[in-house]
Amino acid sequence: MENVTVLGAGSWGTALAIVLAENGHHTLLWTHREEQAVEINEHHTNQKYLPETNLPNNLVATSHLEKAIDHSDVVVVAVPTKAIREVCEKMMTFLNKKVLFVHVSKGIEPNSLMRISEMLQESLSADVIEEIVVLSGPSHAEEVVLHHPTTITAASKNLSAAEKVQDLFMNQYFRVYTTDDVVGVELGGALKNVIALAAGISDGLNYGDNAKAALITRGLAEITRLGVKMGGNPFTFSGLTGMGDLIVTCTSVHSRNWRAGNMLGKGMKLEQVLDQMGMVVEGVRTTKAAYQLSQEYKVPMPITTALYDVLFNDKEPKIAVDELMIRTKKREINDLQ
Ligand SMILES: NC(=O)C1=CN([C@@H]2O[C@H](COP(=O)(O)OP(=O)(O)OC[C@H]3O[C@@H](n4cnc5c(N)ncnc54)[C@H](O)[C@@H]3O)[C@@H](O)[C@H]2O)C=CC1
Ligand SMILES: O=C(CO)COP(=O)(O)O
Repeated sequence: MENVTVLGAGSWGTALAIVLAENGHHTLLWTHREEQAVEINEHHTNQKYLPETNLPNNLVATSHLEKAIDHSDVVVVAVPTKAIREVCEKMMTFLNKKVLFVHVSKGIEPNSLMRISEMLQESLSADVIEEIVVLSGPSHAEEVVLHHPTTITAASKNLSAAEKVQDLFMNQYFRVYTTDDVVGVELGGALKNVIALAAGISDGLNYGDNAKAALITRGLAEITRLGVKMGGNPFTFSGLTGMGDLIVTCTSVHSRNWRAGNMLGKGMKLEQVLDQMGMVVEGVRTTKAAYQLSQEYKVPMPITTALYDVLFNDKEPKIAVDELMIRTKKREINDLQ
């Protein structure tokens, strides 16, 4: 059994720490909030993020980052994209060993247009990175903690590092595949949140199942178009981390992105929605990044562009949908190339 550290005690960090602890690993969960560490250690609960769940007794939490990192050479980074650099900067003040970093965040940084593994590489020095592995796929924390069957993919340029992560996490209810397509996996995981916001808006407008199927399918077309241009393997986008995650995020009531979109579709303003969520809605910042990427790579991304206008240019959702429907005529499949 291994020592493993998880950074970030939100819903996903906590759910993954539970999987690791249930697999028998000595798991230490870091939170930046002392009172949350006390709650986890004394009551074995995480009321804010997973209110119905009893955490295993062998799962220990700390708010001391240096102690958390000392504990292990495998560190799972499970904080939202916008906190990644801050956490890395803190780690760099004391890190003096090589670590296998597993990241599970789904975002792209606006303006720098970096994927998470690129942000990690930039903010951590090369001599502390043993390897970077991305763990991504259709996996809502709320279902993982119920032991509902879940499949996910570990991606790394170094397949043996991905296999190590596969071995750490895999169990009866949590099945882990491997791939070396880091670019495709990271882009699929981040960009599906954009489409899930749009699907939520469509449901908020009561546009029904035809519209949602259209968003999922045409959303996948534009994700794939950009992803392939950026170097992802086209097949990755129809796999677990592409189509799989797109389906779950566009259709599940657990999805924060879908729920936020739903409120927007019902007429709420973005600031109100984000205040009410109290959890990270990665798709909002990623929409900005995806819009910038579509311009940089000259790849048409009509759904992303429409959502960008809704979120950042105050366009009425209904008008954005109307405009998507009356775009110039296209051929379906040629459009993918
Ligand atoms: N919730 C889920 O089911 C899944 C989430 N993800 C991804 O995992 C990442 C984390 O998401 P969740 O756990 O759901 O978010 P969350 O909103 O439930 O929790 C975020 C956690 O990060 C902490 N945090 C925020 N800013 C911080 C900072 N500056 N320094 C340290 N800690 C900070 C918060 O206190 C909180 O504990 C996101 O990128 C999300 O897309 C991926 C798969 C499933
Ligand atoms: O990535 C996820 C499921 O695979 C979680 O999606 P949400 O952040 O929309 O809840």
